[in-house]
Amino acid sequence: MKVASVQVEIKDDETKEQRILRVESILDTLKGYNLIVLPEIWATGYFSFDRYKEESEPIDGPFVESFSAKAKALSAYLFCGSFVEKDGDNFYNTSVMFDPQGRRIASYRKIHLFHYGSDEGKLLTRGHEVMVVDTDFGKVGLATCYDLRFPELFRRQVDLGAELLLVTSAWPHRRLMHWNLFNQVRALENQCFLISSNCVGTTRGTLLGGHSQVVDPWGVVIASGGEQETIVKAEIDLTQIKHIREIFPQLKHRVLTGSSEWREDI
Ligand SMILES: NC(=O)CCC(=O)C(=O)O
Repeated sequence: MKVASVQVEIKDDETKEQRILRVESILDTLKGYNLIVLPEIWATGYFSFDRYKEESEPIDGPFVESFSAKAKALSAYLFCGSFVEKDGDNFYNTSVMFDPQGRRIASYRKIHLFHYGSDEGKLLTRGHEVMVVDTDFGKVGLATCYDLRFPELFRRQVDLGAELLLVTSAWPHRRLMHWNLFNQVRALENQCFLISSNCVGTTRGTLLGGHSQVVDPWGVVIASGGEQETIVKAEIDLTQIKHIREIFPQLKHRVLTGSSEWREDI
């Protein structure tokens, strides 16, 4: 299975429309890929909080429509990253997954909004639904950036059958060490493949970290971007998940120490 993560550069002097056109032409080079992943709020720019409300769209708006058409044209699964979704009086950080026919098969509203040097928590409403979606190649868990810090979200996805974890992000360079660790650890502890897409560039004074990754279920980074706009490409074999879970059945050895069922005396 051929996968690609598009590491988009965010520039303050580029409009949403210009960036969408640019990314669409990058996607046009990815014919033959089975799954493509894009970053978090890349069209508006994650740190352009003043543009969030004016550039928000409903889930059936032009942003989502255009990537539905792109998934169909490429005949690929496309996780088109997130955008600012408007639903009534509320705004969400919503990511969307399309199948190769261009059907919207899942949308995920970021559960853990980011509050540190970010207006996200003030402007947006958090999501409440853990998202695992069925695809032709297995079940896929969807997550967004700061979610990476919360292992229980990913473990819940695994409990729901996820074997492949997709993470759309706008993670700053100053915490790159955390980013690299979390990418590897979330894949390793859950014995899943993980594909992340991060942004690069400097936006509103923040340098974004890049280093989008494809990590295998043994925690090995099999492909990674640097700090420039690029496409991280890899070929992955999902049968590796079953194999690793068989030879090293760590997920079967869980003891529910965090649950009310846990008792110290047994
Ligand atoms: N966009 C984000 O959620 C940023 C998260 C981040 O920078 C961090 O967790 O550190």
